[in-house]
Amino acid sequence: MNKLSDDDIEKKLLRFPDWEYYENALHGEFEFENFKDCFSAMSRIAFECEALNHHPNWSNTYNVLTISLSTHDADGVTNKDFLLAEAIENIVEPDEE
Ligand SMILES: C[C@H](O)[C@H](O)[C@H]1CNC2=NC(N)=NC(=O)C2=N1
Repeated sequence: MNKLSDDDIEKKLLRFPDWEYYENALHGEFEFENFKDCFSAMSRIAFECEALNHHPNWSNTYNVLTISLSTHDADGVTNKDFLLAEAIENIVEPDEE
């Protein structure tokens, strides 16, 4: 999978307002009601990761989930990262488009 250019990434990010691009990766931070809701979302995301064979760098502090997406093989952001970002959006923000 080819690394996307900065311009392509910024264009694609217009559809992903919860995400920012810096340090060669997409970054998102999501807050939930409590730890249980946060960890439940993480479990669901984990299944999507396995299905896509693509995995985030992430951390969790109580009700906050912090995620970075990049493609190690390409040393940058690829379409796979956007596919996973979309899957994550569908889990954490199911009512938004
Ligand atoms: C062997 C396996 O296909 C690779 O290690 C996959 C797994 N998950 C991955 N996840 C991410 N984020 N980047 C990768 O390059 C990557 N590569």
